[in-house]
Amino acid sequence: MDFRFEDIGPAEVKRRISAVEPLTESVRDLVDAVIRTEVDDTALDDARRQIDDIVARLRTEEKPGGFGVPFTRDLVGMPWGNAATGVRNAIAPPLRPVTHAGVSTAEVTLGAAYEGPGGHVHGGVLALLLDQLVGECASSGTSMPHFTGTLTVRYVRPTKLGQVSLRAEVTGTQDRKAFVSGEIHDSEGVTAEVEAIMIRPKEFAGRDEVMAAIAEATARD
Ligand SMILES: CCCCCCCCCCCC(=O)SCCNC(=O)CCNC(=O)[C@H](O)C(C)(C)COP(=O)(O)OP(=O)(O)OC[C@H]1O[C@@H](n2cnc3c(N)ncnc32)[C@H](O)[C@@H]1OP(=O)(O)O
Repeated sequence: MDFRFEDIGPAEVKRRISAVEPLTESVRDLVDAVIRTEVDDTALDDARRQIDDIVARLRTEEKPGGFGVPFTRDLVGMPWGNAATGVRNAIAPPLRPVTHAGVSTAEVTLGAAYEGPGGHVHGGVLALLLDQLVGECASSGTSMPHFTGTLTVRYVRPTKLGQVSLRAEVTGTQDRKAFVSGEIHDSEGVTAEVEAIMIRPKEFAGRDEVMAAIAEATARD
């Protein structure tokens, strides 16, 4: 697992997010524009050249592999490359889950980049979002990371592109397992339901073990 520790606090986290998030949003807009544009071939080729230049500039300094999940000194995770939520990831819709009294919710707009059947959301994207939401729901209850053991999605009817709402709730626990139910709604009701078994890996028995895993990974870097 790629953990590492950065000795920073909330103000520095906020600064870093505000520095990179506008770029992520612009790239997300770019992805949408490439799908929907009707400009001619010359304009497409010109856009490609300009984008290649920008990519080359960004790659002059880059880390190997993925972004990982660095932790602040307060043990706040920064999963900024996460495929569903990452503030550096233009592929992420992004999902912004909120958990209150054991219930996790999120609202997200799924545009052209998330299309599967014409005009509708790809089933894999719905599974991705539900997976993240049930993970955050299970993890926030104990403040310990829970990974997906089994995720069962029932696609009730096609989900139209546009705004959707997600909800998840822990329905039971057994040792390191949390059983989580959830659903996705569009403006006409439920479109997909999920049942998940989320498991806290045995190496994460408590906060001390998580700190030890982060310290060990940081020492290896
Ligand atoms: C605040 C922080 C925020 C952090 C917010 C974090 C949000 C994360 C959201 C993203 C979620 C993901 O996508 S996570 C990525 C996708 N998932 C993964 O990559 C997981 C890969 N699999 C694994 O790492 C492992 O197999 C685990 C951790 C799932 C289980 O390993 P383990 O811990 O060694 O489990 P083990 O001792 O064998 O079994 C423990 C119990 O669980 C059961 N069990 C084992 N595997 C499974 C399974 N796949 N499905 C169902 N049940 C299972 C066993 O029967 C046993 O039940 P009994 O005999 O005790 O009854």
